[in-house]
Amino acid sequence: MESVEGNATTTGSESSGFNLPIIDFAGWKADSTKEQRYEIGKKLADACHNVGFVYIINHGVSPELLAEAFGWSKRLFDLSLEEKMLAPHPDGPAVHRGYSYPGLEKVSQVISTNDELGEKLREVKDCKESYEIGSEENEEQPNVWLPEEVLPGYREFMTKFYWECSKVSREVLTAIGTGMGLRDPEFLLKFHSGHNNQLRLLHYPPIPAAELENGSSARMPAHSDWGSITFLFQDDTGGLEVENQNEPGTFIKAHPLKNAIIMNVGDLLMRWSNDYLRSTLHRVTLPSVPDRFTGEERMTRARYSIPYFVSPDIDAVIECLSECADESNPVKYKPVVQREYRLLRAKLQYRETAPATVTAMS
Ligand SMILES: O=C(O)CCC(=O)C(=O)O
Ligand SMILES: [Fe+2]
Repeated sequence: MESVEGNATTTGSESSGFNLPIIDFAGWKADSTKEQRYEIGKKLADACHNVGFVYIINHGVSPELLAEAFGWSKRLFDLSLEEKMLAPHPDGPAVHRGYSYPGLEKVSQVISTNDELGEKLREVKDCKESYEIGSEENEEQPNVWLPEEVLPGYREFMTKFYWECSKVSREVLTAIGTGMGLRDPEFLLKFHSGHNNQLRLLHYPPIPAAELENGSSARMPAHSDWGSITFLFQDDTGGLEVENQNEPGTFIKAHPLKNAIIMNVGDLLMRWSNDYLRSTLHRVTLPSVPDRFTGEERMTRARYSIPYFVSPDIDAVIECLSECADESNPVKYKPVVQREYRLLRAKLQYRETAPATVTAMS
């Protein structure tokens, strides 16, 4: 283990280009000893405390399954716009499912009910398209599927992949609880049936690098996630950046590490832990190395990523863990219900009435 950029311990080093902690989850097994589990849990909880972002390797989502997931994502986004629009994201922020064409969703860290402010933010378009998937049993967030014949097998695969990620997320939540020293290390599981998670396929189409450099377009602006934890799988293009906790306002690159999960803490776990675990700002911008551009226009290579948002159940009340507050460290946040917190954060991301026709991809 070596210490590198940031105040966390990592297995990488600056020369290998990894600036965030890397944790090997292989030793976290049902038959591992208590000590082995604690050691891994502690590293994970410390990384979540110090950085809020961590690479997890040997996590249990198989490389074959991941390759398949990226294959489906590519086939999905290769469909014509007309075909993708057969599964349109509903208007407004209430239901976050189905296909969002480039520019439909606007990511930001702004919490407001002022629609004019939302329009102002939209002047810089997010050049990405996405497809959101949830549990088939989530009645408040019903899935919006493509007709089966448009992409046969897609629904079945994504449903399987969703539950594979959920399985691993339960282990990771337990590891965090163990590392934090919670009296009941499985406490968080009581609030995470898995039915309120969200699988997101993302495609960032090529755009001229200059547009990202001069700020006239964005890929994904800086934001924190809203749930408990997020798993992120990314291709080898690069572009994800994480706020440097030692120098707020500056960002460090989260380089691609094949088959790793990049895990980060979301706002609700931050609130549960009374800020002990950090929900760190992150963004997607230019790919990290110059050969990610082509041609005179320096077209930015397409990028694919797959976040999996692990969220408390819709009615879950997120209230400071008893282990995370005392007289010298009072409770910072009022209890909040997941549904309400999500809507608060999502308000400006989708317009109540989206434009009727979509004409251009960029
Ligand atoms: O595409 C990525 O790498 C990051 C996506 C992300 O941060 C998000 O969807 O919340
Ligand atoms: Fe995010």
